[in-house]
Amino acid sequence: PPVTGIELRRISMPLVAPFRTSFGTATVRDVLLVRAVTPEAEGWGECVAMGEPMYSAEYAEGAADVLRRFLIPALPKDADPYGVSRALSSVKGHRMAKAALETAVLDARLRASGESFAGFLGAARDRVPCGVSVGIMDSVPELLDAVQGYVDEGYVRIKLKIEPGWDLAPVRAVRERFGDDLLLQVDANAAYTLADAPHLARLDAFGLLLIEQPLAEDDLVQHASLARTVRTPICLDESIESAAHAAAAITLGACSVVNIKPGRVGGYLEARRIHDLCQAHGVPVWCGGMLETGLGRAANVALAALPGFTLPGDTSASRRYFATDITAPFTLEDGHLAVPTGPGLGVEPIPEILKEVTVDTEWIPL
Ligand SMILES: O=C(O)CCC(=O)N[C@@H](C(=O)O)c1ccccc1
Repeated sequence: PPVTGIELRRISMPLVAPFRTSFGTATVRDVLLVRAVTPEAEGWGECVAMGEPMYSAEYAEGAADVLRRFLIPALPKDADPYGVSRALSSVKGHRMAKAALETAVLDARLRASGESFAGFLGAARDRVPCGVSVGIMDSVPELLDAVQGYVDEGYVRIKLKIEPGWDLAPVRAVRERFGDDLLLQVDANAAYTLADAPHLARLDAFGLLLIEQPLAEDDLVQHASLARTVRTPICLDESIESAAHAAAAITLGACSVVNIKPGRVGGYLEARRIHDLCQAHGVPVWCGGMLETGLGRAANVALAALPGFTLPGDTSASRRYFATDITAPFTLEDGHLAVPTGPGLGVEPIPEILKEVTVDTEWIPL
């Protein structure tokens, strides 16, 4: 059955606490949702682009514009999920916008056929172990309190955001307070340069799982050089926007772990290709997060259940970011999230909550 139209919906989700990274502090999540409507079912896609182009070049308003003017008009009416990326390939870049549209079409098709996202993607587990991302804080004591809270909630892995001036001290304090058994990693969001290699090598003393994206997103060669200086495994995030990027990074020795974010790489089909490629090379992957609502979170948890996702991801409970999620909340059980089993994403927005957080909605007939 044809896709009869697409809804672009902007929602504004207040965060339970400010979330500070090396590129800024967020207090609200400005989200663009895409809804694909067919006579049989409708599907949802969540665009992970932030409100401002600080993490990557994309941003919510820009994604809405490129969807409205270029991507949706290029969508064939009988769009099947595999055909969507081909139909959109004439538009350069805008992977997060493309991912949201592809996911909405995929979700609609799966809801109609009754197949779950997990089943379609090839999930191997019915629940996934969850890590949590901890922002940069004003002081080490404040950080230790936050980490204590997450450890008490049962998170199996802690990720600390770092930047020049906030790295060795917080990592040392967490390692000393919580001991050597705590699974611990850091994320620099590209805040360092190769000149910082000797400084970053001092993180080797803390038994970290990995150092995520220490250098700029297009510094594959520099990351390969850093990997020869630092013993802690290098993980890439911003640098990996496709399976081709992952292949290049592995060939160059730029990373030995990959953070897969479906939105960043253009969708769940490309995310699975990266998973398959990394598995073939013995490179562990984990599922990153972009403060998704329950819609994106549901799809990420399904992806995180694939066999090659051997490290806990940033698939936290809904309450990590939102007091009220737009779907039934994902709640941590014994450090794990259950993989949704219903058709498609297996979750849907709660109408009255969605209405409350909606800033703008726009219907685009096909
Ligand atoms: O748990 C989550 O959803 C967020 C995990 C996280 O730290 N995301 C980071 C990142 O760089 O990976 C991020 C946050 C905000 C915006 C972009 C990226």
